[in-house]
Amino acid sequence: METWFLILISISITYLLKLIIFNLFYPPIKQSLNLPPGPICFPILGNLLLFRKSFNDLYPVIQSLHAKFGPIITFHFGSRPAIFIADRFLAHQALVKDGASFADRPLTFDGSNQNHITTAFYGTKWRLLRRNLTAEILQSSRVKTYSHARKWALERFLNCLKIRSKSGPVRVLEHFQFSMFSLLVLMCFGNKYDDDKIKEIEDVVERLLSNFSRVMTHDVDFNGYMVPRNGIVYIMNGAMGLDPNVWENPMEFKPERFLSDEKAFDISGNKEIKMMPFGAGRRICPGHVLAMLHLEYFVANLVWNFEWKAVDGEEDDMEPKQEFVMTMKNPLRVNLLARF
Ligand code: HEM
Repeated sequence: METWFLILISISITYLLKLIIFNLFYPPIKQSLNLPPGPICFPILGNLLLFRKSFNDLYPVIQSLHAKFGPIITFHFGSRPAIFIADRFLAHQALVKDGASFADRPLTFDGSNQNHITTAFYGTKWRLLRRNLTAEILQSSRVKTYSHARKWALERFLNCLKIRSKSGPVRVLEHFQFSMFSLLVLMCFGNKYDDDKIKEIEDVVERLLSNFSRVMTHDVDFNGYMVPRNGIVYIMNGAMGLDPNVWENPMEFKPERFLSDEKAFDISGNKEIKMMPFGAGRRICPGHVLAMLHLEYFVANLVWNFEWKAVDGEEDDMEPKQEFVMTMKNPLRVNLLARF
């Protein structure tokens, strides 16, 4: 038999098996349900053409659908509805008030959910992993003992910026994210890993973090609609911080807005959501306190160690891009001059 024919048959069988297994876990949902509004769904195919796009490509499409249909919309991936929520009150209702219904994660493609806290189903294993992380690794007295790791990660970060800054303008934020992962790896595994191993683990962490969607374990009446069992729910983190009733000119780069009223702003979103860089509710980022500490420490050192100059002709561009958190589509580049 021709090789190409065998390859074709193998691909088709793999695809069919995947479809059968997927449908066993997530049986098709009845179209007659009162789902949130959205574009017309073609039976079976759903919005499959869009499904082939990455989440980044989909983001502007979803934004325009929100403008047309409102803050909660349905989008069909095959026979399965995905619900997108882009309103801070609805996000609070889902993640905090009705937190238990919206706390599960979808099955990953390789089925390895239970091995990682980020992807674990909402249940005993997740609780255990989460308790271990918060009570062991992130416990405040333990965190103090990581000061050597913080120093190491900072030095690594500053050295990297010093080298990069010699050959032109630098995108500081991208390096910051990298240094955050190094710190995390170091806290978990100590200094025994070399740079290559750290990079490998960082890549895995990054891939894991890119899946923060939720899956419904049962039907929920939500804001006059039905969010069905097995539906996937995406909370549009970036959209949360853009309410002009909370933030004056939300698209303007105005860091001083965080100086006033600092105490009234609760980043955990427990009482209300004004922005949610760390998520909210039961699956809120368990590292958010450490991350905030780390951020302050790093930013202070960036200001201390470098003289910053804007690149001639380049301006702040606040156009967003959805990654595992919302980032700038065109990150600001700066010329850095090392002081020491
Ligand atoms: C600036 C730094 C960070 C940002 C912006 C960030 C953001 C987030 C976000 C948005 C989520 C999803 C929450 C949700 O599903 O609602 C998350 C989850 C998570 N983060 Fe972070 N994070 C940061 C740093 C860290 C650090 C330092 C750690 C560990 C020490 C960490 C560990 C985790 C874990 C384990 C989860 C999954 C929690 C779960 O599913 O139960 N993150 N993070």
